[in-house]
Amino acid sequence: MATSINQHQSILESASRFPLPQGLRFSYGTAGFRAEASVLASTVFRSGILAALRSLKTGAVIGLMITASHNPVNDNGVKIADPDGGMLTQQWEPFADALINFDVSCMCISWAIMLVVLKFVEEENIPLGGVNSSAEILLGRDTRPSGRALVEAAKQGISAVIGAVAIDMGILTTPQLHWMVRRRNKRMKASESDYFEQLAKSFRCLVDLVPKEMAKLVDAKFVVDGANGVGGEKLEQLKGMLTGLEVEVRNLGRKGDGILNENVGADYVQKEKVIPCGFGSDDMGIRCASLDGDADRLVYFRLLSANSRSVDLVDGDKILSLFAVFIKEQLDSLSKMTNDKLRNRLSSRLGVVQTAYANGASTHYLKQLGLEVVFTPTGVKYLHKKASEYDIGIYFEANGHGTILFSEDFISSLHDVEKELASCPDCESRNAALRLLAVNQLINQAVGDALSGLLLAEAILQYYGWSINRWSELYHDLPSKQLKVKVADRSAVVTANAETQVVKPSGLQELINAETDKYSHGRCFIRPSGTEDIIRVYAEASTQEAADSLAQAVEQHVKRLLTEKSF
Ligand SMILES: CC(=O)N[C@H]1[C@@H](OP(=O)(O)O)O[C@H](CO)[C@@H](O)[C@@H]1O
Ligand SMILES: [Mg+2]
Repeated sequence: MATSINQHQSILESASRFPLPQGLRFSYGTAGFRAEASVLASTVFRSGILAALRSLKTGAVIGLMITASHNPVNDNGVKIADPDGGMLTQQWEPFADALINFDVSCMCISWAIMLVVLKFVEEENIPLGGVNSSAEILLGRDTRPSGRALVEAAKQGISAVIGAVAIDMGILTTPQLHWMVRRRNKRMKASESDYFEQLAKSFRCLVDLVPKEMAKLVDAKFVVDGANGVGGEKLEQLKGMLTGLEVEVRNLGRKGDGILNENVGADYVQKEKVIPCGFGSDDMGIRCASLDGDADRLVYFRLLSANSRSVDLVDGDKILSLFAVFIKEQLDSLSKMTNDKLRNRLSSRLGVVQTAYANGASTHYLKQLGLEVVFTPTGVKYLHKKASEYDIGIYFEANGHGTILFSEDFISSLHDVEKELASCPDCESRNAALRLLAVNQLINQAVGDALSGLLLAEAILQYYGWSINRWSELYHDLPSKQLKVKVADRSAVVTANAETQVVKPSGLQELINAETDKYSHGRCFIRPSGTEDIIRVYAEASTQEAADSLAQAVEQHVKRLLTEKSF
């Protein structure tokens, strides 16, 4: 083993400064470690070590983001971005859990953490302590007040690994950090202004390809709820660079505004189906959107009536449907090219990825369009991986997290085709190629990104000349209900088949089936949350009353079985 005595001492000394809070266990979960911020210093410190090891192992830049997304402001969290800008490889999650949970409350146990690290370093053949080993980690944080101290803890974890360097990028949206990591590893310009420029330029390109008579049909006024978080401020910066879009941003999180995620933001609007704070009857008829606390989720909405807070929600499923319709139309234009050689070069597989939370009506709609729809468990890490198996993979969670992935082969063929068609400036196939190339530039290839998603949705609405009402009419959601059940141990529930079937506790799935069979168009599943200490219940049926009552009936079974401890 190449690790030096200095390296041992460095980790030992700093590890002892970050004792693990007694009696707590952390799990990498759906999207990294999350908890009440005051108990996270040790977790973030050790995540710094983890990120440095990952950078040593891959020889590439790694990202470390301090955020708890849509969770309350007092929570925080940490997640790691891999060299391609995606989530940390799932193969490293067991090591992450082992490292973060190892108790080092006294110095002799500090040695134990060294052993965890050293064993893993040996298994993974990581050049720790090597003469030429160097590691680079980009750090970002959202606007949570606890973020500043946690970034310091991460820096100490990183610098405990000899040769590792932390670069603090300050306050960023989560997708900005993922984008920067990806670009750095491709040796491309990766600053925040590069990010804004790329978004503004590709948006401009899409808008320039919109027939003018269509763009005129779309109401210019558009209001965005920034969740009192980082996304609103970043959109304020970006909007000055945009042409062809008039956007007003509310809930920026400035002094006098409300609290991060409190009755605002994409998660609130999607789950409660009501307008966020800062919106009211004056917004009747206006196209509105909501970002979540770290701006990796986006939902649209419109007020249903001037005297109620209820909204017509345009969720991730409908954003996905808008993107899918548009992409399919561009591919159809390209498939009409008369040149066989060019057409064959572009043969492409388009896939759509959803989770069990996707509204059944959206899946039905997408399948009717002739699209291939597949399902994965909840969590972007699963959806992203699946989508990357296609030439064009579109994925979205119902909550508004999603993006479009293009394979490098497809993009390179598209460039060739576009060049060949250059002599035909007005032909529809060339415009389709240009549009797809612009979408590839605009939409974040690393992770779902509310800002780039919002610009793409706006460009497509202009292209079709659609109002939000017209968009919402693509299909009608089946009524649904989501409930959270507090339980002592969420790990008591184990699921299979993309989380649609309960395996443990035994007998629970049969009870869910029996309840579901009572309702027309009934569908119901439960799963343990990966971000909160709860079991989630999802139910769908042909009326809202039926969906509510199915969810409540299943909630009762979950409560009874999980408190009986009979499994
Ligand atoms: C029903 C729901 O919205 N679940 C969310 C939520 O995960 P849970 O594991 O359900 O807590 O947070 C994840 C991270 O943001 C997101 O990927 C996921 O879709
Ligand atoms: Mg988020």
